[in-house]
Amino acid sequence: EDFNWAKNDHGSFYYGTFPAGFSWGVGSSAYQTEGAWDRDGKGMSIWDVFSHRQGKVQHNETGDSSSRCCAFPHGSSCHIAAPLLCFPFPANHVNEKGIKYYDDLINVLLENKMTPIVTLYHWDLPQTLQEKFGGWQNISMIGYFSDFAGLCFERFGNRVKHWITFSHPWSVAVEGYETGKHAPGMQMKGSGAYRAAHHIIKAHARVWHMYDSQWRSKQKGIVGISLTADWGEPVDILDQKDVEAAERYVQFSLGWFASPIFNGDYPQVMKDFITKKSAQQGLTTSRLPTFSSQEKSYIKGTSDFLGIGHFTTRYVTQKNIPAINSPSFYSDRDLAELVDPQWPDPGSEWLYAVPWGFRRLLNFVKTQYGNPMIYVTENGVSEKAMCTELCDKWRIQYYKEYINELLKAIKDGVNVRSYTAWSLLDKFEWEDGYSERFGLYYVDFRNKNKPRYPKASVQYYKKIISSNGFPNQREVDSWMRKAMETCSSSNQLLAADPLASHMEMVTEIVVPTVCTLCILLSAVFLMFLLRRHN
Ligand SMILES: CCCCCCCCCCCCC/C=C/[C@@H](O)[C@@H](N)CO[C@@H]1O[C@H](CO)[C@H](O)[C@H](O)[C@H]1O
Repeated sequence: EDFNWAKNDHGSFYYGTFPAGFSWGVGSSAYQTEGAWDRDGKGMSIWDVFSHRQGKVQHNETGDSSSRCCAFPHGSSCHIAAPLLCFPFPANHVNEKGIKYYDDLINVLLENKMTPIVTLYHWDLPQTLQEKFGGWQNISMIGYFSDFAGLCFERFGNRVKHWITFSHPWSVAVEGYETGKHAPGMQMKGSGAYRAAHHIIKAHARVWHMYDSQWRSKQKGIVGISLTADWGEPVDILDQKDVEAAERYVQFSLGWFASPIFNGDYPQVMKDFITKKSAQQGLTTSRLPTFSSQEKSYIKGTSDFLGIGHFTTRYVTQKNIPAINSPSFYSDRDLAELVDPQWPDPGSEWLYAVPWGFRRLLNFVKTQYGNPMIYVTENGVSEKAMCTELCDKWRIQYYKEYINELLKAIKDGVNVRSYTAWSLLDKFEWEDGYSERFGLYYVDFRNKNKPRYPKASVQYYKKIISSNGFPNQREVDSWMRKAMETCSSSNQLLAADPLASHMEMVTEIVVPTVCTLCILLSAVFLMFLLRRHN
């Protein structure tokens, strides 16, 4: 039975548990957490170069040191850094130190009874491929990406059975090649994003086919793609124009990638709108590239599961945006985004907590793409860096309500198999640097050892996992109380951290300096005594 939008009661909490065998995890990505940007033979990525340019990231922060110093910064869902593994250009050279790093990581996860879900591309393209070919603007990326994927399947595929080709390709395309807010910082408005996405979709399909024909029978794994999307809710549900605008909002993000992969072509509404807007500019062909019929059938059906990342929702209304002289991805959509001022917005300026949007998005996936197997790959909330509060009640609220909407979606019949909280640790947040914290663990970036402190939300999340959901109100209420009790002792540890850093300086710098001085003075004094004696 189809989800009834009109009957969706936003308010009520659903007590119940997830299906047996449902998987729970935590995630993080390579560039955001690993650091060590110039160690262990790692090559430069587009994010290394971009973040070192003045004015690209808040406070000119970089991912240089991040968290890789003391223990693996990854959870069960980890994202591999291509520039650490190989140098695709000019000759395919494999960096064995990089291979060992991920070998060890995968082994640690397995030893701790965690199933690694490995993403091949979370935005850190080798810089050489950007410089030489223009990165994802160039069709040659398909071959380079599939060589890289082949290397990963060959070296790690005996242990990794869940592969994600791309994480959030919308962001790669739009923020990398349209607005230029992300690496490589290109502003090719109205065409760059569409071209990048076209090559990414083809690269995904190529890798899926390679796995299917060369590795699947031996390794018995599965390959999917992870798409991050907001839900778009019509401002006026009774206004057909708003309803269509809201659907366009979702089609121009999720549908752009999901529709070719599950249905065999770009969403009709994207084709119609971009063709219309291109004609208004006087172009004879659409700025949206087209797939040939062979390509359509090659791409269709190339995801064994669909990864869904989701953080927030927008209200959407129809708005004509004439853009004859300045075409852009945004003006192609003819819509305006709004938010409800009542929605909580704890951290990132784009992230409002709207749990019911999650259930709607998941039901949209079910009806549009034939109810595919879904892995929720990213869901979480940030706080501003200045808050060093480990008793993060608002994050608990966010997780509790979003996971509850996920449970409701499963009751609606959506085929969701796993949930990954985003993210394990506080980390580098792209153009926002370290100013926003998404972690279940607080990281003290001031300290060179990057110590981690559990937030209350991690205690709460553990309870959800161990109960496989929300068994009953009395028990669930007790989790919040317990989480808030334990976080106050972690808060005290964190408060003592400046002292720890100070002590570290005393032991590492002051003590050796004083000792050296003492030895020197003793030597001088001894010489003086000897001379007097003679
Ligand atoms: C009327 C609207 C009012 C809002 C005004 C805010 C305007 C800000 C501009 C928004 C730009 C788009 C931002 C999009 C963000 C997300 O799609 C994206 N960050 C999700 O990607 C994942 O994010 C995680 C947390 O940031 C994580 O870092 C991960 O690596 C990303 O994959």
